[in-house]
Amino acid sequence: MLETRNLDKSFGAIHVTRNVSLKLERGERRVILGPNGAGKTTLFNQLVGELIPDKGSVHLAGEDITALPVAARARRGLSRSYQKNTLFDGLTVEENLGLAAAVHTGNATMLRGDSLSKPEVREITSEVAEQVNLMPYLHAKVSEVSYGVRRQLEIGVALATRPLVLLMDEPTSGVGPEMSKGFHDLLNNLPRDLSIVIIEHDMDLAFDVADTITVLNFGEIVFDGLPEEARGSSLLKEIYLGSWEDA
Ligand SMILES: Nc1ncnc2c1ncn2[C@@H]1O[C@H](COP(=O)(O)OP(=O)(O)OP(=O)(O)O)[C@@H](O)[C@H]1O
Repeated sequence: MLETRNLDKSFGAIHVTRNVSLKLERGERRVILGPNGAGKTTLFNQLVGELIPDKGSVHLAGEDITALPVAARARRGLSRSYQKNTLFDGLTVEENLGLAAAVHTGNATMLRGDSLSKPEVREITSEVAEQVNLMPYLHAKVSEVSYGVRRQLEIGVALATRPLVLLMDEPTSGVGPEMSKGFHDLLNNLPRDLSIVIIEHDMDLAFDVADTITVLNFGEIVFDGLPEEARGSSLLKEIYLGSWEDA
């Protein structure tokens, strides 16, 4: 579904992505782990199109998308849930979902009410609201909901574009342990044929949700395999020092 071949990226003298080849199958949930500065976000940015690799290529559903900008990748089904806040604070949760669905379905007009009342927009909005447990908050303004609900909405906005692949950069950062646990249930609610790549620092959560794990260290893949194999890897224990033992 999503594949990288020999991706390479440097910032001046800093070599941040080293020969990264990954293959994500349809419906696969892959967690990217790695210490601070390992190059996780830089790799992500190359997947989503915010950075162009120096070498190598990115493929989505068999098409080479390396040269495509972010919006063109999004239209082809690659959607990113942002760590930074990209929501419209003055609008309701429902309107935020609706606007993303309207853009995706080609129904975005100058008149917001017209866009949001289109049947296909309403259908996507309510389906996504169910998937990410936002039904109780639909009519609340984004400025009034909790941080955790905003994070759920960010995932909802990404899903409203009906992606083939969903990329999430630390979806639980800054939320409490309870929300983190709820996030696992939320992932289980998502369509099983949706492929997902998640950057995650919380190893409990990573092992919980991952079908496969990729570990980056100094920009290079040092592990790519099943969570149970990752647990036994002495190299990973070394990279993560004591924290690995707690996972
Ligand atoms: N635009 C840039 N210009 C120069 N150096 C950069 C740039 N972006 C990232 N870097 C450097 O690349 C390296 C990898 O950064 P990156 O943010 O990809 O790591 P990360 O694994 O996501 O880290 P963290 O877990 O702390 O978010 C770091 O040394 C960082 O300082």
